[in-house]
Amino acid sequence: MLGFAPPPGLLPRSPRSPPLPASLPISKYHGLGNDFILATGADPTHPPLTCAQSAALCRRGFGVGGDGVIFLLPATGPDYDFTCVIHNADGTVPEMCGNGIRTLAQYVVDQGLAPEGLPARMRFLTGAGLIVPTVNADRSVEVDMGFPVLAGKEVPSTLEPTRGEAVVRRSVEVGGKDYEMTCVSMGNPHGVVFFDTPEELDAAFDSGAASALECHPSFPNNANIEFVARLSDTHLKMRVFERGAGPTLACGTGACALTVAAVLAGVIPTADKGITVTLPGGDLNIRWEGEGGKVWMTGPAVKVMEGFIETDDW
Ligand SMILES: N[C@@H](CCC[C@H](N)C(=O)O)C(=O)O
Repeated sequence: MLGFAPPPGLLPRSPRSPPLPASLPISKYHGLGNDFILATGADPTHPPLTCAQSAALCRRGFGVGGDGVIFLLPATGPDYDFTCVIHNADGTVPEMCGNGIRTLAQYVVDQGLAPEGLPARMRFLTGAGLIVPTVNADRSVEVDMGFPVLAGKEVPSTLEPTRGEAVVRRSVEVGGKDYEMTCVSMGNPHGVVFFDTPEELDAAFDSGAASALECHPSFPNNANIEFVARLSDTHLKMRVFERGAGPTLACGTGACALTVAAVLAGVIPTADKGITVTLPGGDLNIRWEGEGGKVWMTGPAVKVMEGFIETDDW
């Protein structure tokens, strides 16, 4: 069922897993239109829905609809407050989800699971390791996204490195056209292509090139693909074709990866004071401390509804 390996310890449900609950409370949240079904589970290694159930729930028109399902599970050790498991809309298991982490942090606050008062900081164990969001008093969520991975083979990508171990502007061909690919991992793999103008970006994206690149052989685990245009030294515009979800209105890890890629590729001089990334669903603020440093993301997380599903129906 999985198109790529799940993070260690996070396995699809096996016949010996605990039985599914008959009725499961769920909530729906979005981060700039990147929408998720959120649920709490009691077992840190087995979420309360299978990958196939998540895919059915995400299916628009037939299910609740969403770009993914995110589970808040108990921590497995003293270094974490919670474990976070993500299912993509197609039922695959990604390592990380930036917008999803913001919504999950807001969910923790809304469920009364954080200490009283804001700001509320929490430590999530994800498939990409430790991720630390803080829900601020103004309801924005700032996330310590950790260190980007620049070595191409760790993204992973089979493209030949162009600068040290990094793949920066390496040409990749799809549909008879060449695209200059810069590869960055934020725990999950991203391929970033820069265009001279927003119009060129839109034309290339609408041609289906981003969708073709998502499953290009140079990405053994597939990749999230971001097409980007520079609006100024502190402002980039992007569109994204997400692995396992298709074109979405926003991608938090994508906004982080493309900011790092933009500095590496010389599209902007620095992002150490923070830049604005305009996604189809709105704006994120992304700051990269520079080579060897961390990435920080700030943006909104909005609750849409809560309810119950009868798990037998899914
Ligand atoms: N929307 C996300 C990314 C979700 C995971 C992605 N589809 C993958 O498979 O890596 C984000 O906001 O980061």
